Amino acid sequence: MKTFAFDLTRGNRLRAFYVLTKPRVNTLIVFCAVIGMFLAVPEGLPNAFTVFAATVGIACVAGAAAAMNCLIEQHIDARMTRTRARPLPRGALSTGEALVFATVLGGCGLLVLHQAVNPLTMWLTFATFVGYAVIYTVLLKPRTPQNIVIGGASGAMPPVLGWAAVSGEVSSDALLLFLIIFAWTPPHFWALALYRTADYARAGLPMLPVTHGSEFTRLSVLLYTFILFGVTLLPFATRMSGALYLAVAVALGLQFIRYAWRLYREYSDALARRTFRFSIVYLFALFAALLVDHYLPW
Ligand code: HEM
Ligand SMILES: CC(C)=CCC/C(C)=C/CC/C(C)=C/COP(=O)(O)OP(=O)(O)O
Repeated sequence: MKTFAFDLTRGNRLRAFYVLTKPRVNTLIVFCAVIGMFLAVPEGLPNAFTVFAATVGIACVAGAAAAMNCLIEQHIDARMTRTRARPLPRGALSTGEALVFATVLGGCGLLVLHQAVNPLTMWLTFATFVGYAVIYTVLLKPRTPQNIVIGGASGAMPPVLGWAAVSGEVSSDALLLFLIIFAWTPPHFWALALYRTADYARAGLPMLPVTHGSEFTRLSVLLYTFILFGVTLLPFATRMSGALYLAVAVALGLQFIRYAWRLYREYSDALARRTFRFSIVYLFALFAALLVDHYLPW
């Protein structure tokens, strides 16, 4: 009986460490990195071992970055409905445990990248970690409503990391992938912030709907979906991708604009929530289209 209770506790603690890595967000982060790896090879497939090692390394560092963010923000998380059940605010893990976990996980990830991939990818991934865990979380998030626009640069890095892992360099095509996620981040986040405004206000965070109100935020979402639409045409314009990608990018882009337009005209929390969910489907589908298009025979 005692052993059973111990096992249950250990299982819960393992789960708490897992939750600390924000696994759902990082699934899409790693997905974008993997697509970057495949797009970096002009023909054929990338080396399987490199893909495996780079995926493991990037996933570990991304998980460590999320854990570090949870550690730094535990008192803010305790004040928000959405985040107060996270492992640190609810006392499932201690600060020391989270720190050791993030350090070991991140250290292992960087080691794998250095030894089994290449030093460039290791350094770029380290810079991404610092960009999110320090520059965004500590410096920007509590200070400016442009926090996620600037901080979005680290979230936009995954395809660049994947590209560097396989090719050993950062090409202009990789920067186009960066630009896509960079332009996607504001509508992605502000859609959520719109229906979580009270949460952010309670936590004292200067998110755009808190500082500039709902209407200005919705206008900003609309503006960025237009910018995103333009940016997603660039892979076709530069002949990096073909007609199938273009068709998918236009269809998805128009749908995103439709959401943003409706959100601007007739706001409801339910619509903001649907727009946020769509932003995630959008990025998955757009990157999948880049991959499929890359391997089409024409
Ligand atoms: C500075 C940039 C970003 C900010 C501030 C941001 C913010 C957020 C927030 C607050 C959530 C809700 C998370 C939760 O409730 O646990 C979320 C969810 C999500 N984000 Fe982002 N995000 C950013 C960038 C990204 C990037 C670059 C990706 C992927 C490429 C991404 C993918 C996701 C996914 C997949 C979810 C849904 C998670 C779930 O279903 O629980 N985000 N984001
Ligand atoms: C090394 C590497 C590839 C790292 C990538 C990690 C990265 C840049 C993630 C950005 C996405 C993310 C978890 C945003 C959460 O925002 P938030 O922290 O404001 O959300 P919260 O309120 O839910 O904590």
